[in-house]
Amino acid sequence: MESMHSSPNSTTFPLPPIELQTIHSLSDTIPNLPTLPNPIDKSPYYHPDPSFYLSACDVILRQIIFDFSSSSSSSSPLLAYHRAGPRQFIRFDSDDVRAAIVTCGGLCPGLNTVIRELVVALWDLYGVRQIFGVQSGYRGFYSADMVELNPRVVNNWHLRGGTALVTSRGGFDLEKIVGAIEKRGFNQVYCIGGDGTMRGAVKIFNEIQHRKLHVSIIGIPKTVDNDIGIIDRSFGFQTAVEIALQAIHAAHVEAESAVNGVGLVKLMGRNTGHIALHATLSSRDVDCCLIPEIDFYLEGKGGLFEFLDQRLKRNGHAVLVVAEGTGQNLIPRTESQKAEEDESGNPVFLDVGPWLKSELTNWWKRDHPGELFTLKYIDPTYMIRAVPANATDSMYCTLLAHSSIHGAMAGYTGFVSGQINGNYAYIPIEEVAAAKNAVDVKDHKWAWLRSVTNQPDFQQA
Ligand SMILES: Nc1ncnc2c1ncn2[C@@H]1O[C@H](COP(=O)(O)OP(=O)(O)OP(=O)(O)O)[C@@H](O)[C@H]1O
Ligand SMILES: O=P(O)(O)OC[C@H]1O[C@](O)(CO)[C@@H](O)[C@@H]1O
Ligand SMILES: [Mg+2]
Repeated sequence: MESMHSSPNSTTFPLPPIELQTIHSLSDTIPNLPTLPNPIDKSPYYHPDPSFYLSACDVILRQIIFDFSSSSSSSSPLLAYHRAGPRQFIRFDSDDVRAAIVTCGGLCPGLNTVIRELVVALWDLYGVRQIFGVQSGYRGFYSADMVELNPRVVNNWHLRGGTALVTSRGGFDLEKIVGAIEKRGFNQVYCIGGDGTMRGAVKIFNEIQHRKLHVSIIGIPKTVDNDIGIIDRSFGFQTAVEIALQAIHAAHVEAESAVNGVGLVKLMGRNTGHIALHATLSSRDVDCCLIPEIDFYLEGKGGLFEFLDQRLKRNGHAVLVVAEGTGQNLIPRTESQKAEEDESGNPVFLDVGPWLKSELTNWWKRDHPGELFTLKYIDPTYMIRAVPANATDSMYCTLLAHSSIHGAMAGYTGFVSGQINGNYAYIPIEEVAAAKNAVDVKDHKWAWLRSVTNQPDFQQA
């Protein structure tokens, strides 16, 4: 075992102060909550000793990389979050728990796994018997029948993509939703969704607090785009990248097998280019990756056409990957298109794929008349998110579900379970709702991508 004593060559530095991001407890607003032993005490599988349980003093630091030479970094506090996991005492009697699970927003690999694991762990670990699925997203609280869930019902759900509870966008009516929660006697509400869902969950949480209801609101972050901040990544993201790679591979094969062949792949990513970035880095066959965080241009020095011209001369083929939210400022749009939004209020983007395909085709005809050119456009769209989770994401889904239940049973509310630096944490839900996660085009990963593709930086327009 490694010694905890300092080696003769080590140097000691003081840590900056640590600022704990406390989460809300039901006991903040509800007096006289019971304090009960955790039923895991009696689980034949766990045999917990006291060290098995986590306390409010167990924390995770968000920032784990330090520069001790910088005096400024030592003055700003380090953010810490409560570690997720079972607590020795819980604040709900299992017989009294009425749990509701809702999925909102777009699909993401692993949604059904999270639902399944919530049901199975509530049932098996905590003995909860009243578990309900809210159908069709937030609107389902007030406009659809609830479906009663138990381990038998959800048994095979992890094998299916999508959400067996059905999802939707829009339909967020706070009064009706909280009214339904109250009327149906739900006291644990698990909201699985992306940034929009988390913003909705904050409003539900605030209203529940305002009404002093004995209800825990728990967020489980889901986003195929990986656009939620603070957490390491969302479940389903790696699965989506894996499927995206298949499209890139096909584009590469097509491009390589044609004279002046170009493979163009459009990947999901409304405001962020994480899927495109990760798929490009994994593939190594991509010549240029275009993401919403970078404004690119077509014509002139340092532009896409010039770059592609060079690549085709050198290699005879090229592969381009473009994230769907890219280049929205370049694509001509009508007045009515400018105002288009989906039911949740997200802007509806113009389709960058066909636009880029047409621009490339016209450029070639104009600049290389009579020369052969083959452009194959692949848009896997929903294929990358309508699949079950891969092995890594599947385990992640289980740990998120378990973390969420442990937190709820311990009486925490208004929190999100998420992975921070490889560990599981409880994060205040309002913080997650406000945090974004854009690709940092100044960091090492983007530099790495540029060193792999050698693409232009598009800075000279
Ligand atoms: N600011 C908000 N306040 C209340 N509810 C919101 C808000 N933004 C979004 N919602 C609701 O949250 C739900 C999901 O939102 P949205 O469609 O934006 O998807 P999402 O959760 O962001 O997931 P994704 O973007 O990954 O598909 C919808 O029912 C929407 O009405
Ligand atoms: O499911 P919809 O409404 O077609 O929306 C598609 C959007 O959902 C996402 O998959 C996740 O937000 C985005 O990548 C994509 O822009
Ligand atoms: Mg969203």
